Formats: sequence, C-alpha cells, structure tokens
Amino acid sequence: MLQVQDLHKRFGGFAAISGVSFDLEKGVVMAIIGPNGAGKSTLFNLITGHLEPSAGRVLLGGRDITGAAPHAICRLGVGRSFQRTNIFPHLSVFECVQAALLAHRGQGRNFWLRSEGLYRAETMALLASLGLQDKAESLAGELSHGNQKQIELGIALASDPDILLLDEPTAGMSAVETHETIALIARIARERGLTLLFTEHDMAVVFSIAQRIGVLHQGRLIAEGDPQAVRADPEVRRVYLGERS
Ligand SMILES: Nc1ncnc2c1ncn2[C@@H]1O[C@H](COP(=O)(O)OP(=O)(O)OP(=O)(O)O)[C@@H](O)[C@H]1O
Repeated sequence: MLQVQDLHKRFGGFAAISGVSFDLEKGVVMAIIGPNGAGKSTLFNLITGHLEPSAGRVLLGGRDITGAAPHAICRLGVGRSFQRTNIFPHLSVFECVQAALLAHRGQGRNFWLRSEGLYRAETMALLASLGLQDKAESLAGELSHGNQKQIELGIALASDPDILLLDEPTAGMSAVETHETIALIARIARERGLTLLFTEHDMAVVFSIAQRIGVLHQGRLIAEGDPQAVRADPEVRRVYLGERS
C-alpha cells in the first residue's frame, strides 16, 4: 500500500529525516513513535505532500507520489488529520462533514447554492459511525475536544481514504476520551479495512492497537517491527521507552 524509500528531509543544515525506509501493507495499523522532535510530523508531511523530500521516494500502491501536491495525494486515497484540531468551528457538526463530502466529490464550488440536502444520507451515516448523530445540529466549535477530534476524523473519512494518517489522535484528551477515541479508530479501521499510520505519545494507546511500530530517533528509524519485538529492542529501551520508566 505505502512504500517509503530512503527518505531524507533537511531544513538548512539540519537533518530532520535521514534515510527512513519502510513498507506498510494494506489493512495494517502501524504507529510511529519517538521522543519530541524525532521527526514524526515531518515524516507525515513528506508522505502527504505538505513537505517535499530532499531525497528519497514515496510510493502509494506502487505509484510514485513523491513531491505531489497534498490535494492530489488526498485524491489518490491518503487521508490525514493533524495534531492541531482542524474543523470549521462556526458550522454545525453535520455541515462540517457534509462540506468535506462536497469538497471531495467535486461539488465544492456549489457549496453555497442550496446544498443543504446534498449527501444528507451519507453525512448522517458517517456521523452515526462516529457516534455523533445526536450532535449533528450542534455547532462544532462548542463541543468537547474529544468530539471535535471525532469530527476531524469524519472530515478525513469523507474523502474515503484507503490509508489514513493520524497525527496524535488523542492529544489533549482525558483518559476516558482517549479510551473511547482509540476504540472508535480501531473499529472504523477494522470495518473499512483501512490502512492506518498514526503517531502517539501514549504508549498504552500504541501497544493497544498497533500491529506494527516504527521508532524514530533524531530523524532515523532505529527499529521497526511487531510490538513485542520493538518493546524488547535494547536501543529502543535506551532512547525512548527507558526515558519514561
Ligand atoms: N519547517 C521547519 N523548519 C526547520 N526545522 C523544522 C521544521 N519543521 C520541523 N523542524 C525540526 O525538525 C525536527 C523534527 O520535528 P517534528 O515536528 O517532525 O518532530 P515530532 O517528532 O513530530 O515532534 P513532536 O512529538 O514534538 O510533535 C525538530 O527539531 C523541528 O524543530
């Protein structure tokens, strides 16, 4: 599904990503972990076209997407959510998700022309799968942080992605919200057969849903494999897990 080949990103003289390579098979849930500043967001930005690599390639289903524009990569089936919540606070929950469906299906320009009825059933179905159907008419900006992240997930899912990249999906959430959000993401990934790549600081979250884990440290992928292998890796314990114990 996704192949990252010897990817590099330099900011001036600073190497934020150095020679990162990994393959992600269809339907697999993979976490990218690493200390602050390890390069996780930069790696996501390189995959989604928000940054151009200094060297290396990104392939999606065998097709080279290196350096393509974010909207083009999104159209090819890569969905994304960001660390900072990205919703439309003055729209209702329904309108947020409906707008994303309209934008993805090429109706964006007609949005202000009697669009209320468009994709009503699809929007409500998506809200129901997120558990947000009762909040459809609420203003997005007035809901809890956890609900806002769920709306964001709905916006990302509206583009019907094959692969979804989530940058710290539980950032800033309470323990209860974190638990609910992770259960939701795991269910949606399973139901849709989604390939999922996510970053996360909470190790309990990582080990509860990731089938594979990649560990970034100073821009390098120092370990990659199933959770058991990564947990036992001495280098990982030293640079990352160890510092938290
Ligand atoms: N546009 C930029 N210009 C210069 N340096 C940058 C830029 N973006 C990121 N960096 C640097 O690259 C390194 C990796 O940053 P990045 O945000 O990818 O790390 P991260 O692992 O996502 O961190 P966090 O866990 O704190 O979100 C950091 O040292 C950061 O300061």
